[in-house]
Amino acid sequence: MPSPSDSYIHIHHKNTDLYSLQELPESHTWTNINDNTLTYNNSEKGSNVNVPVIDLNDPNASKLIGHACKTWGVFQVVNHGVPLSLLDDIELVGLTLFSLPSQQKLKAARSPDAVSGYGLARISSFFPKLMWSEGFTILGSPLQHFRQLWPHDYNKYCGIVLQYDETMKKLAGKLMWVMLDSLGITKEDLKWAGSNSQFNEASAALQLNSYPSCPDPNRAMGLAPHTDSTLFTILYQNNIEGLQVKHDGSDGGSGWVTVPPLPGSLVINVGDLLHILSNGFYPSVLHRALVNRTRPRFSVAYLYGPPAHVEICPHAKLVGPSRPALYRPVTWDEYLGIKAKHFNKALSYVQLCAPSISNVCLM
Ligand SMILES: C=C1C[C@]23C[C@@]1(O)CC[C@H]2[C@@]12CCC[C@@](C)(C(=O)O1)[C@H]2[C@@H]3C(=O)O
Ligand SMILES: O=C(O)CCC(=O)C(=O)O
Ligand SMILES: [Fe+2]
Repeated sequence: MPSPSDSYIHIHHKNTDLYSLQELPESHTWTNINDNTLTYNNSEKGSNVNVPVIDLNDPNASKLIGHACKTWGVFQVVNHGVPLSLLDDIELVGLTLFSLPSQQKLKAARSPDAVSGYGLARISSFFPKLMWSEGFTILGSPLQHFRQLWPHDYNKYCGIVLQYDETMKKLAGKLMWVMLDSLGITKEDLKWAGSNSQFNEASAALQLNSYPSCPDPNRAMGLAPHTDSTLFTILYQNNIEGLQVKHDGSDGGSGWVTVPPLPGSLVINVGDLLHILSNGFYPSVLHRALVNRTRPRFSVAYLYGPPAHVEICPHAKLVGPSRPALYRPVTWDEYLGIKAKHFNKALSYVQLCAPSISNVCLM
């Protein structure tokens, strides 16, 4: 996997062993978590409050995906072709990793200037309270860190990560074309997909997330609200609820909607770079993860982006007199730097014009 560099401010590892705490410490106590949750379902006033589930083999997949990206910024896919055994395998890597003793995990701690390794959510520096989770980021080969974690078994776990990465890369390339097709962009319109149009040079990172069961889940936050800086993210979640997306309902209301874990499905969420490429037609989705009292939760995010040298900008086909380019060109690397500094305001730092008042430039 090629590597976008990253300059997220490093939080010193506080080494709080979340697995052993009987009470929620003040340092992890959040307020107002359950405000603003959209709880009504299909039979009630909001008729469309379920995240779309799309069969990738459906002949209408492109249209359905386009509609989901526009109205939700997120959807789940089934019939994606990823073997369930591989999802089990990557979950096993995560569970084995996170159940190691703290001292062992800290041997593979993410160092201040690095992207890869074990640690707290890197967005922690933007919040006054800590999150009820731990993570492990893999950029490039996991070999060095896995050797530190498992001096005898590292080969087995490296093999699974490699296979997961290869499989996700293929699926991501396929999804990328379906999404582009839904925007009216063809293979001739996009040079950086490479000579065989397979996005061979695309960049990606893998993020393993662990959310231990929590003594006071209504006042704890697994992963705070954020958008991903990716083109899109492919997320596998185990069968425990926790992921929520912010959604504007058709009745004008807006709130958090749970993305229910469906066996074997994968969640695809639009990231900031697709938001830019689509000139705002496919908005990146704000999402967060909650925790619960009894069941540990686990997820793996495949964070997919363009090759390092490629500047992403609104595609010419989506720009016109009535809709000028809303964002300036930016590489993933540069955008990660902006995100590291400005977090959820990053998009507005590359914005050229206000979306609704099309001719008035802001910056
Ligand atoms: C490529 C990357 C995207 C990411 C920052 C990173 O360098 C590696 C981890 C990614 C992740 C995963 C959890 C949420 C997120 C916002 C974060 O803090 O780290 C994303 C970053 C991102 O998409 O901006
Ligand atoms: O655990 C989840 O459901 C969300 C994880 C996530 O948003 C991420 O890794 O970027
Ligand atoms: Fe995310």
